[in-house]
Amino acid sequence: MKQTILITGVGKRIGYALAKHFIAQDINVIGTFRTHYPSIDELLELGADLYQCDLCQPAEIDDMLNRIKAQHQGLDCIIHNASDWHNDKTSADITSADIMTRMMNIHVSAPYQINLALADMLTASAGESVGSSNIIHITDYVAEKGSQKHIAYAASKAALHNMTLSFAAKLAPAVKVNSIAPAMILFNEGDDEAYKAKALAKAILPKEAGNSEIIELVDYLLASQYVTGRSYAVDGGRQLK
Ligand SMILES: NC(=O)C1=CN([C@@H]2O[C@H](COP(=O)(O)OP(=O)(O)OC[C@H]3O[C@@H](n4cnc5c(N)ncnc54)[C@H](OP(=O)(O)O)[C@@H]3O)[C@@H](O)[C@H]2O)C=CC1
Ligand SMILES: Nc1nc2c(c(=O)[nH]1)N=C([C@H](O)[C@@H](O)CO)CN2
Repeated sequence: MKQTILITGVGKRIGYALAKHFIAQDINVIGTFRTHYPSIDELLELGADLYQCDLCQPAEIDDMLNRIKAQHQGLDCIIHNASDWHNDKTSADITSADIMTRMMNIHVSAPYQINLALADMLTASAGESVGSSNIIHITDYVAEKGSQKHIAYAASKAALHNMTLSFAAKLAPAVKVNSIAPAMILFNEGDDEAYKAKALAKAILPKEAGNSEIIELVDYLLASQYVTGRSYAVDGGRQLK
């Protein structure tokens, strides 16, 4: 039976690259998106089953989950990629409490709600085989290090990794649960040369790593039958700087 993978945040960058990668491997891709970019129409054309959902709204998540369970018999992997890299700057429109709530909603509450709702599907798909289903939480290097300008974001990513530990114990042996903790994977539009130089200098391998570093690590984790409850750093050796 064809494998089925659910990826959150497939509209752009890493999530979009992951969706394209698995579609090319003839794997059924279920994706969530918030903004309807042209990439969404492309993924639909390629056969992806996509759901528009604001992952900060539990009722929208519930509705999406009910539709996924009605539409799909099997589920082999969930990749929690969707994320909001919000700094701690407050304004008239957003308080510090709003920022923390938003970070915890997208990076902790949504993965928690989705994992609990779909755990039985992951376990059923694994059958008797050990570790053949997977959950991957994409965290961040700052989950272990903290961040002076993204305190709420870093705290929420640390909480996401803590859920890796809990869900790994809860869902073994059918389901492996691991974190991927990236650092400098992709710059953003508008990042100027000064910012780029400063960001690259934070690692002993000064590189913008690119999507392939994440994709190849995801493939490794899916193929493994023995790694679970761990975090895999993709950070150019930042901890040694
Ligand atoms: N890029 C990098 O260098 C690094 C990335 N990471 C992590 O890797 C993952 C992918 O990174 P990257 O591709 O750069 O992420 P982006 O910030 O470029 O994209 C995140 C995706 O999540 C979606 N999203 C954000 N908020 C919500 C929401 N409330 N509801 C639904 N969808 C939402 C966005 O949708 P929309 O377009 O509508 O906003 C977007 O598709 C993230 O978890 C990130 O934290 C970690 C360290 C470094
Ligand atoms: N959701 C996102 N999270 C993060 C992003 C991003 O673009 N979207 N970017 C980074 C930076 O690359 C940072 O790692 C540079 O040091 C972190 N998280």
